[in-house]
Amino acid sequence: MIDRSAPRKLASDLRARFEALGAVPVEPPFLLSADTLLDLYGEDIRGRAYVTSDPARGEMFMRPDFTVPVVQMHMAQGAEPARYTYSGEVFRRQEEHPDRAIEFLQVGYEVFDRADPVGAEAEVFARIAEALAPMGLKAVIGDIGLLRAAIEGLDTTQRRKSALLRHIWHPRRFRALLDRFAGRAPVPAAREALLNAADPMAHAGPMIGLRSAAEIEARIAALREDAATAPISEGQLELIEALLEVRETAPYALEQLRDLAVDMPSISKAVERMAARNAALADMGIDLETLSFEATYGRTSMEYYDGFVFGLIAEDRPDLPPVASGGRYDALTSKLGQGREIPAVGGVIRPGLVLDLGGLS
Ligand SMILES: N[C@@H](Cc1c[nH]c[nH+]1)C(=O)O
Repeated sequence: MIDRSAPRKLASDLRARFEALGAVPVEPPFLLSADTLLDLYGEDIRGRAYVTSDPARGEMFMRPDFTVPVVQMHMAQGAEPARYTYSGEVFRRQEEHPDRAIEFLQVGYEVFDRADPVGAEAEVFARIAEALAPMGLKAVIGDIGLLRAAIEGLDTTQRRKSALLRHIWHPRRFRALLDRFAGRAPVPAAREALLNAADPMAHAGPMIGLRSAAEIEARIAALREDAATAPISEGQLELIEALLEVRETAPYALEQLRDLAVDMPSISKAVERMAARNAALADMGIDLETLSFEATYGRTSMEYYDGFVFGLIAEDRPDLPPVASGGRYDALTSKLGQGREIPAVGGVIRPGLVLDLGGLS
């Protein structure tokens, strides 16, 4: 039987710790409306949510995290600035890791504050790292904003940039797209035939799918336009590859990124933001020499992250997910803000994993 009392006790102690630091406790519902919220999670979590239905409310799903319902609550009624904490179960199917828990506790700390975004990032990281300090976990940070800026700066069509931005979360598909856009990978034969056909719909048979003829024609036109687009240059491709390879302590990573920014000016702003963040982290007492920066970090986590990301990891247990993780999710606030938005960053601790690894003392 699952022991719920020990993780619950730890969760409530951690939440009390965040409350003592000024966060307001919140208790979002377990069941969320699929209509308004499910798509915000992106493909991976959306596919792992337990979905059910209610006769009056339509499709509902069990919360796979707290961030989305907390953002919804804040955007509907919260005063600024705000700091929230919560603790409770989240639910995720685990088809790929049947040994992992499908329901587990999270204790979170979320900051909605427009005054000092890098300060808020350092604050969230430090609060969580301090709470887990006795465990000696490895800390890794990353920045989805750098990769986004690098993609935006590519000399190619907006359609290609949007496709790459959408696939940040699927490193293999991202790689395949990049190779195709750079002309390194051949266009698949079936696609080639489709593009060259005088009338691609000629032998298509009756309409049986969900897409209308007009939608299919628009898609073929887009593919043809793409086929006629010049490839992304080798030089730009190599710069993206070099960016993805940055994996160093935070101060060295910053140096490497500054070097890259000379040839890739589109990332300059994000790099200087990282410099300010490193300084803010040092101000919070974080030792930058032992803090790892990985440019690819966070690419397989929550798809709403759009800037700073971090995780605290048990290095000798690569089989386990991070004990704590979080990041910035500014765009999520505007999606739920009905015209309003606010910079926001937060993170969670998983008390169950803390206990599995021997606890906090
Ligand atoms: N909700 C995220 C963690 C997080 C909280 N705030 C920001 N990120 C998760 O479940 O992985």
